Amino acid sequence: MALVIVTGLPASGKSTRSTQLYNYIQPRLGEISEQSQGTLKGRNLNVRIVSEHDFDLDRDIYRDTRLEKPARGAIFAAVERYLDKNTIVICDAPNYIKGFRYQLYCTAREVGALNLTLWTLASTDQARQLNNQREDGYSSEVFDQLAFRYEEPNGATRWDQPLISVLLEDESINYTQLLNILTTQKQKKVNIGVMTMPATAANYLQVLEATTTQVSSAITSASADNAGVGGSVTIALPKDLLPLPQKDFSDPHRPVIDLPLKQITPAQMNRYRRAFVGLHRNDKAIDAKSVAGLYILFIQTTLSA
Ligand SMILES: Nc1ncnc2c1ncn2[C@@H]1O[C@H](COP(=O)(O)OP(=O)(O)OP(=O)(O)O)[C@@H](O)[C@H]1O
Repeated sequence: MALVIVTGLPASGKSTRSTQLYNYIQPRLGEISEQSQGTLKGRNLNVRIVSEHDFDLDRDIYRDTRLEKPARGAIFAAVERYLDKNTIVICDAPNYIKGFRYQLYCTAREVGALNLTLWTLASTDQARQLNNQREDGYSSEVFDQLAFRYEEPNGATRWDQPLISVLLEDESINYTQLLNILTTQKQKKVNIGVMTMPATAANYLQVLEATTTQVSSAITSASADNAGVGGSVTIALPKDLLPLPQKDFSDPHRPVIDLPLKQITPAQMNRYRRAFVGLHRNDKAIDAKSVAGLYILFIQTTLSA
């Protein structure tokens, strides 16, 4: 039904706000289902929190990005497990990596769930102070690392929208507004652009690598040709990648991308490519055309972030 991605600095109040939100929503679900004139009518609605604290993680995992990965995997799997058309999932975790929030957003879209980002906004000094005041907080070294690595949400990117910020000093959240967004906004249609396909193709990784390399070089050369100009440019893709299957392109035979004024360097493009491949390496059987379209959409979203 809906996914609330809570994000914020360490000790910025994510668990506190998640619990408050849960306590507000939970007793109202029956009434919402009874009084709804729309698709929620008569449904058995649920809300649940998926918290990183459910997994008894040592705060020191954030000392080493390799140790964090399985933790993120566990959180992601739990969100995937509980998110369905009747359930609001509140994901109470650092969610500090842009790419991870994007993955969560993709999962929500796959099941037609609404996505909402709740940013617990505190200054680093405020959060550090709260962290130091609790007995089981992060060590100051881990706190500093996490604060340094934090990738703030951006309301202009698709995966952070709608973005609701709540200040530490706010007495309470505007729960009514949040619940309205979660229950009355139209659910997004499942979009092929963010759908993952069943795992079957044995050569998927090669397809992923080869296709993203082809598209990268087409975008890099379009950017070089338009250096200092930017704007909407058609990407010259090899014929076998066309037409793109995603509905996001007005002409699937001539995909257009909005380029920045400044030329995209091959090194920059390679960073985007690696990030995309990392995000999609487990999707398995997406065919080359779908990969190409998805990748262009990813680049477009990243460039406009
Ligand atoms: N709005 C607030 N005003 C004052 N103190 C707060 C507020 N919100 C949370 N706290 C306190 O700050 C500390 C951290 O809160 P909380 O555990 O909710 O943060 P968190 O972001 O979930 O932390 P973590 O990063 O460890 O998951 C707790 O001691 C809590 O009581």
